Amino acid sequence: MGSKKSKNIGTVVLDRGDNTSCKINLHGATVISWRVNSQEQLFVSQRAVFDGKKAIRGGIQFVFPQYGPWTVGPQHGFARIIPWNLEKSPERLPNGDVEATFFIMDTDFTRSMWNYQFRLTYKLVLRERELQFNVTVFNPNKEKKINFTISLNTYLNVPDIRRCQITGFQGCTFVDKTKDNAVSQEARAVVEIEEWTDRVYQNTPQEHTISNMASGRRIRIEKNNFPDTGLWNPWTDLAKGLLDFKDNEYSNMVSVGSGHLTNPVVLIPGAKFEASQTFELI
Ligand SMILES: O=P(O)(O)OC[C@H]1O[C@@H](O)[C@H](O)[C@@H](O)[C@@H]1O
Repeated sequence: MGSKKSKNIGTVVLDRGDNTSCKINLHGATVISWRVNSQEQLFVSQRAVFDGKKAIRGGIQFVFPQYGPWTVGPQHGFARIIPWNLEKSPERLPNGDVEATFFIMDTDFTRSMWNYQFRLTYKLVLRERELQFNVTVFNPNKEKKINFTISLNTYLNVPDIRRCQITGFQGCTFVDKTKDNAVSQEARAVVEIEEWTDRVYQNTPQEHTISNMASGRRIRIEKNNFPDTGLWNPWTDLAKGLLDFKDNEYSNMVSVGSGHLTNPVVLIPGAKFEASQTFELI
């Protein structure tokens, strides 16, 4: 714990055996590693900063209660930059899968930006070739509604971004942040990334696949109650401006985010929001 260079508040490991594991940094409950038979599926920048303050550049970031720029707080909200708690330590289930649960509640820091009570629970289940994420947001306020956007921003580890093919966007409208938020409709059944890409696809189907992950495998993403999908790669010029990202790393990652990115979720007092996503290596 802790060193001159970094303030590491701790990590939690889910180990399924056969070199299949998942590591969560309690800073932001950021999933910083998912290995299947020794093969790393997530990208974390070699320049990522682990100072307990900045969002970790890579892995799976928990974005809440704001996706994107925020007038009253940091971009992508505060959940990815605060310490999370372990609700349930990693436990091996009878079928060999391993699960653990994390949570955060409002603090003086969160209320200084967003003056609401909340409870956010994040359960991860590691299977043989799958990683499942279960998200619950509870509104404990007596009178106030809460509104939020939410995303699991995932940096996937790919050997060559130019060879990735991503399905599940055809016919969807998208907001193109590289073109002053112009709204268009995706015509392609298979999307390839060949330039700076920053899009929010709306009302995407439950399933996406991404080809040419490490060792040529594909990943299948299945999501429930996460209607939108973000797609981001900074490409060459923007990468140069990111201090916690190496210039050439853009070619080894694609960021995909399942969530409620456009229309906020509205929760009345006492209500709960539940959503989930599963990554499967195929
Ligand atoms: O540097 P950050 O705050 O982690 O954001 C990285 C990117 O995250 C993506 O989700 C956004 O769509 C991009 O606009 C943004 O540049």
